[in-house]
Amino acid sequence: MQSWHAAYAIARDTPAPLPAEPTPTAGAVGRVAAAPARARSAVPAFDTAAMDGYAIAGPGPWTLSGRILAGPAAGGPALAAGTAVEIATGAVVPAGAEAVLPYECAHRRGQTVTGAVGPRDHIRRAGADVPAGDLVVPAGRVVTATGAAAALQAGVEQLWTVRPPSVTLLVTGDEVVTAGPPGPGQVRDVFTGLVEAVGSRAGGHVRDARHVPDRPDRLRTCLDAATTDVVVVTGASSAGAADHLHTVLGTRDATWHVCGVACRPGHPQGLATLPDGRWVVSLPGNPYAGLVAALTLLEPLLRALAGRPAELLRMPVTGTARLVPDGVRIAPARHDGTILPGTGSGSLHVAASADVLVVLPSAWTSGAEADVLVVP
Ligand SMILES: Nc1nc2c(c(=O)[nH]1)N[C@H]1C(S)=C(S)[C@@H](COP(=O)(O)OP(=O)(O)OC[C@H]3O[C@@H](n4cnc5c(N)ncnc54)[C@H](O)[C@@H]3O)O[C@H]1N2
Ligand code: MOO
Repeated sequence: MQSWHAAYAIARDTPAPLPAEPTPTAGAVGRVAAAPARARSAVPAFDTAAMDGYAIAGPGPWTLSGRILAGPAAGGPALAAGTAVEIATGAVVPAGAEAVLPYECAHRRGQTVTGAVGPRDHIRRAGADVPAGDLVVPAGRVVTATGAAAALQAGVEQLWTVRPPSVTLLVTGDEVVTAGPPGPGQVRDVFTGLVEAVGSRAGGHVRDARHVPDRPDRLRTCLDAATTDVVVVTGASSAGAADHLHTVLGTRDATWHVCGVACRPGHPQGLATLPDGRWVVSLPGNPYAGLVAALTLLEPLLRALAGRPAELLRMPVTGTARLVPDGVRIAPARHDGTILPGTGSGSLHVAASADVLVVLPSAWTSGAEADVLVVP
């Protein structure tokens, strides 16, 4: 039996990030960059007009000599002093142009343009925003949609990213139904959606989810067949006649890193590895206990495999809770740290109105700080 903080730290610190792989930049959103990426082209890549108007050279008035729209590779022949060319925002500015005179600041009569050039030349010079070779994606950061777009703008079409961990979810229990309302003696599965939500926010993805009857041979077959980085087993964690996970893992020479956690609820949770390196996370079947375990072991494990840092938040917590003498109480609370009363481990009802779960040590008193887990 580990302390809660030790269990969390083991799940966060034991796994190494999965190997890096080349990833099309647009598909890298949500992954962690495994290597820095530098601008392959400058931004802007060429001197470009920042306004619709006239590119001018030398002092006015200017004689108009044509029109340049965005798209063509070159801005036409070099502008001689005293000439102008009509130009669109985003078009390549011709050599010799000193400024773009916006339509609003220009007057045109026939082929003659007059007007006053202001303090700004309205030309975006090549490399003014990002010179070629500048760092555009630092290593170790989650690639955001904006970050990917900025990298594409700088000509970076491929990033090296940490491969996201894949998960197989095995929902055990003869009494559990995974679709539709339960019949007499049955319960509706709560874990599939929860594990998917925790998995995706940690940077992983559930590749396969299946229901497994309470038979050790079926659990062993499903465990052996799982080819994902992580296998999550719900239920079957405890001591009952239908709880086979520990026996099955014993037959597969699993190594337990966490086997029981000193917390209420959720004490039967565990984390093991199989000899081939796959991780197994055991979530207790009671729904609130299983949620606690998903945030204690599964989320930090997946974050570590995905290369994402996992930092526990802390905040002052107020209210009352039934503290645990030799462990922590994990209680639902609002975002301001107010504990919500009345949680049993069999229901998610109170957790559903909570924003966070607070981790209360045995010596906690109202107003003291506690670690915080975010409810998915
Ligand atoms: N003799 C002991 N009995 C129990 C202990 C113990 O230490 N000694 N621990 C209790 C605690 S605490 C928990 S938590 C549970 C853990 O049980 P299991 O992980 O073995 O899960 P089950 O027995 O299969 O189910 C428990 C409970 O949860 C319901 N359940 C299961 N799966 C789901 C699901 N996918 N969706 C919704 N509900 C589910 C199941 O119907 C049971 O009501 O063991 C205690 N017993
Ligand atoms: O994990 Mo059990 O409460 O602690 O239901």
